Amino acid sequence: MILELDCGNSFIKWRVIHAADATIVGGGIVDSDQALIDDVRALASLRLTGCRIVSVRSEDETSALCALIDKAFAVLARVAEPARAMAGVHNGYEDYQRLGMDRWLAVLGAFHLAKGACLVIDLGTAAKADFVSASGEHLGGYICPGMPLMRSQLRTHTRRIRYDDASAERALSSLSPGRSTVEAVERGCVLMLQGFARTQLEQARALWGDDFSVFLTGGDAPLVREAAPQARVVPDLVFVGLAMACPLD
Ligand SMILES: Nc1ncnc2c1ncn2[C@@H]1O[C@H](COP(=O)(O)OP(=O)(O)OP(=O)(O)O)[C@@H](O)[C@H]1O
Ligand SMILES: CC(C)(CO)[C@@H](O)C(=O)NCCC(=O)O
Ligand SMILES: [K+]
Repeated sequence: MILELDCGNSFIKWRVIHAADATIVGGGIVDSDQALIDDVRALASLRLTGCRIVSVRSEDETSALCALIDKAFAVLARVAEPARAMAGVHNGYEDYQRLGMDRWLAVLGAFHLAKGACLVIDLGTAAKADFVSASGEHLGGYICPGMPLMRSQLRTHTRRIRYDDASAERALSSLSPGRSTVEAVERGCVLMLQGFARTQLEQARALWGDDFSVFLTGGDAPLVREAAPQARVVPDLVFVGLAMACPLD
């Protein structure tokens, strides 16, 4: 069994797969290293033979997590490293090492699945879009605040925007103009996210006509589903790329 980790800025997504056929044994989302160890340990019949990690955290944080995993499960974690080119995709950044590894792996996964031009939209703490041409040229992309950042900026920098998580969730039952603070903010931020997605689609259409695939991933992907009806929602897109960048055995 292989432990796979996607360490984002706010959460760690994890799953355990069988090494032989990649079937999923278990998985989840946690907000701390210790919660990760506890949840993985709780899996019945756990027998880890390897671990691979993609991280956008600092090197120190990532090494600390690897050490914790070694201690808890006695497996050496393999950390995905930047590359100028891989699996038919050429990194489009001037300095390829600066491209976020979550973006790079999502791009590798998307190009592998699309076998052609593709647009990747990843909606997490940050909202990201990346473009890959049919010949595998990564053209670059965009980074914006995602839903959690937009929300917290409004809460932090205004005095009268205050509401709890439960009312935030209720507010998203519709997107019509808000009649309370929570509705106005939550719906407004969702429309920003949808506007982001629509603009990326326009951009892709300008580049490639109708000849491209769209991939939607990240925790907030469901919020823009209607803005990108043609998109394939692939929650584990980063893991698809991680397996390509860090083959084990
Ligand atoms: N089960 C869940 N646990 C945590 N967040 C979730 C869950 N389902 C949806 N979300 C939403 O997903 C968003 C976080 O997305 P994601 O987990 O992709 O972020 P991240 O990987 O930490 O961020 P980034 O990829 O930008 O570094 C939050 O806005 C949160 O509300
Ligand atoms: C943009 C984030 C924070 C999204 O997780 C990550 O991909 C990252 O840290 N990227 C480095 C900066 C860049 O991609 O240009
Ligand atoms: K991520």
